[in-house]
Amino acid sequence: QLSFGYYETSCPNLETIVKSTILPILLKDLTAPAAFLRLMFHDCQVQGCDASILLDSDNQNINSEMVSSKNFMIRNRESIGHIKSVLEFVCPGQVSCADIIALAAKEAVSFSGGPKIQVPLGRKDSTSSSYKQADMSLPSSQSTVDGMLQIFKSKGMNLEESVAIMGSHTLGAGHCLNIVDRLYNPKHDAASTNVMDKGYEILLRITCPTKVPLTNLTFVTNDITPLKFDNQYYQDIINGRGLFGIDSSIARDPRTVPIVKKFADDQSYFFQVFASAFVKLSWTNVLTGETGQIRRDCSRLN
Ligand code: HEM
Ligand SMILES: [Ca+2]
Ligand SMILES: [Ca+2]
Repeated sequence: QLSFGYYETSCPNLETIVKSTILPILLKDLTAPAAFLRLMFHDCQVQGCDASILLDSDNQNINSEMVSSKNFMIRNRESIGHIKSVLEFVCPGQVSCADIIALAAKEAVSFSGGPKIQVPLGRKDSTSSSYKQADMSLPSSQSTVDGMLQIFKSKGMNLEESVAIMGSHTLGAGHCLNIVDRLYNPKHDAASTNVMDKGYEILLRITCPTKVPLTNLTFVTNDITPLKFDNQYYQDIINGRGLFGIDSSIARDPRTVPIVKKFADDQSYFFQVFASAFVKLSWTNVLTGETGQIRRDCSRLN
């Protein structure tokens, strides 16, 4: 089982060390918080929160999850490795890469102005990974409200928490690859395209002018304050400025609309529900006790 005092004797200063090691990374690259938060989701969603996403392909059994197109633009895996290498000096062989991913994500949220979250620790690292599993388990940008609710229900989240965890899209950006389908195949996404704010639609079409994205470089921010963890995302999606189909859809679905409005009105309530959703996400299918291992190097098995 996970617990709050897990490293009390084996690595008492863990949280302080993670915080001071990640700070220069967050200060140097203002888009890093978004990357750390998405990294946790993409780890936890595939085989559970077990650092499977950090494994590199080898010549034997490991096919990196990064091969999956669903992991397009996942960044900062090597920063987790950097934090790990610092910890290996202080508490060698004690702290799992999976716990570091969760701690990095929570630091990213509070650094950006979001809630201060207490995460329980004690995860072990996986001894395998599969890009096919990543392909199957990670949602696509065309995901529906039903699909989204099903994913988060399986992690023990209620309706409010499911809407709150989508508020992660208050940070960061999306690339044209994930936007063009909405713009140029509207039948895939009729409901949400029809209600898009006209000015916003024009912005998206200017940024992503062709059906096949020309480069991976052009992006649009998830909300209008992409560096700040706030409730702006909910205000934007109510106003027809949701970036992906799923963002627009939760502002239209009768089940989720009242919650979206509540979060748009009351940021501290959003923060409170987000914190509990975050803990549930970070608890997905964790390996504990004798299962799994504590990798010495996050990118390969011991
Ligand atoms: C059904 C659920 C979800 C879908 C369909 C979805 C989809 C996406 C897509 C398509 C992108 C853009 C990737 C790109 O083009 O660069 C993205 C970005 C992002 N997602 Fe999600 N997402 C979902 C849930 C979540 C959750 C649960 C979290 C966090 C707990 C999250 C955090 C983020 C963040 C922070 C970014 C910005 C990343 C960056 O700027 O580097 N998303 N999401
Ligand atoms: Ca995983
Ligand atoms: Ca924001």
